[in-house]
Amino acid sequence: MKYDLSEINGVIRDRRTIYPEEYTDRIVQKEMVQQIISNATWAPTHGKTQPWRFKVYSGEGRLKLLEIVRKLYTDCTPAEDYNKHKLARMEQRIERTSVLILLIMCRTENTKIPKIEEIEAVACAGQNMLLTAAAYGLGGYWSSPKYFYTPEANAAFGLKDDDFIQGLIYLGYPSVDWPKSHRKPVEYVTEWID
Ligand SMILES: Cc1cc2nc3c(=O)[nH]c(=O)nc-3n(C[C@H](O)[C@H](O)[C@H](O)COP(=O)(O)O)c2cc1C
Repeated sequence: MKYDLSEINGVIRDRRTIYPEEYTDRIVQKEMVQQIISNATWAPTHGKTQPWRFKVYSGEGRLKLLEIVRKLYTDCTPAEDYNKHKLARMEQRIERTSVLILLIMCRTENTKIPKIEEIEAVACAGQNMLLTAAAYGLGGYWSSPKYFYTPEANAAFGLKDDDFIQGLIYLGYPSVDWPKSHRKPVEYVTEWID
C-alpha cells in the first residue's frame, strides 16, 4: 500500500456540504485557500489543457461578488420565479462566508478536446477542493444557481462566451456537529461483467 487508504477513505466519506448559515465567524486563512486551489490543479485533464480558473472573493472583494450576484439574479430570473427572499438569502450567505471561490472552465483556444471533457476536468478539480477543505475541517458548499449558466454571467465575470462557470464554492468552519450522510449501496450502482 503506497498511502494510508483508511485516511483517504475517511476524507472522501467525511467530506460534507455545510451551508453558510452553519459557519462560525472564524476566517479561513489564505494559506489554506492556496493549498485548496493548488490541490485543485492536480486534477486530471485530457491533453493536459488544465482548463480551470479560480476567482477568490474575500474581505472587501465579496462586495464586488454581491453586486454581480444581485444584478444577475435580477436580470436573469424570469418574473414568475423571482423571489426577493431567495435573493436576500444568497446575499446573506455571501456576507457570512469569509472566502468564496468561483470555479470556471476556461476553454482553451484551438483545442480538439471536447468541451464536456473540459467541464468534467474542472468538476474533478472542484472535488479536490472540497476534499482538501474537509481535511482542514472546513465545510464546503458548491452552489450552482441557474444564472451562472448564462451569457450575462460570463460577461459580468469578464469571461469569454465559450468559458463556463461551474459553481461558487463557499468555505467555512462549521458551528454545528459535522454532518453525517449516506449513499446507495455499491451493489446497487455497479454491474460487474466477469
Ligand atoms: C456540481 C454541483 C452543483 C451543486 N449545486 C448545488 C446547489 O446549487 N445548491 C445546493 O444546495 N447544493 C448544491 N450542491 C451540493 C449538493 O447538494 C450536495 O453535494 C449533496 O446534497 C450531497 O451532500 P454532501 O455534499 O454533504 O455529500 C452541488 C453539488 C455539485 C457537485
